[in-house]
Amino acid sequence: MEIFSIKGMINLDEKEMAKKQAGEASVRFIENGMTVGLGSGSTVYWMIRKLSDYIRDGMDVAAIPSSRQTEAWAREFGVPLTDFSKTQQLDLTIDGADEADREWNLTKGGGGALVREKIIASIAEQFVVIVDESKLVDQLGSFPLPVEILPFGWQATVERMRALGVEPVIRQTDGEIFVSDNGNYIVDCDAGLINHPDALHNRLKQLVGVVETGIFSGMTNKLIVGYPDSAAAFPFEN
Ligand SMILES: O=C(CO)[C@H](O)[C@H](O)COP(=O)(O)O
Repeated sequence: MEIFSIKGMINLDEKEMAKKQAGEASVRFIENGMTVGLGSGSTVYWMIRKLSDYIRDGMDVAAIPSSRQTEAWAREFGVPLTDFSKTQQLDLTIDGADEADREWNLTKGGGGALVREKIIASIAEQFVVIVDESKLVDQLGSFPLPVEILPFGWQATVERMRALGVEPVIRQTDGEIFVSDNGNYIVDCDAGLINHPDALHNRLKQLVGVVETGIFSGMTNKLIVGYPDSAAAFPFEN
């Protein structure tokens, strides 16, 4: 049953309430004057909405969005944008995830924005990850790993991925191959439970045609977990 409506803002289901809690809780880490990376996805949506309240109250920030959708939300809610010609470093990036393991390694890319998300995470002094509690796992791998690949020769790239032992499926929407904001394709890989996220990332990344994988390993500085009526930030602060 579809009971979540971003436009209508009514009848949020429990998962969406947890996303809202996590997204909104993350905004307290944004300080006046910061440059901020804006991730992508529905949890980030709530962060952007909350950030717009702070901006209306006089907070001065400049943000780089990681997707066209995020850029559209930032414009809609009046979050000032900047770009890489003006800054190549960010104070903070806030983003969602599809899975987060006990060591805060992530699977990302469910929305197809993993390359830009990894760029803005990698240049941020602090990478804050916002997830509802359903995203917490012991080991990555239940969510198929998104990998962005070049369209040229994609069938060959997919076969070489398969030879590495993953089960790759080209992402499609309404029967058409999904195209990322970068003009590339996404392959969703069933790799079983992932024992060594770094090693899997390295093996996939060395294939010609692979642009980036959705494994974000060792990047997370803070993890904010949302529950329907609260959020907890880790590491705990006094
Ligand atoms: O990696 C992402 C998009 O590429 C998102 O951060 C991830 O899919 C989580 O999305 P949501 O907050 O909607 O659950």
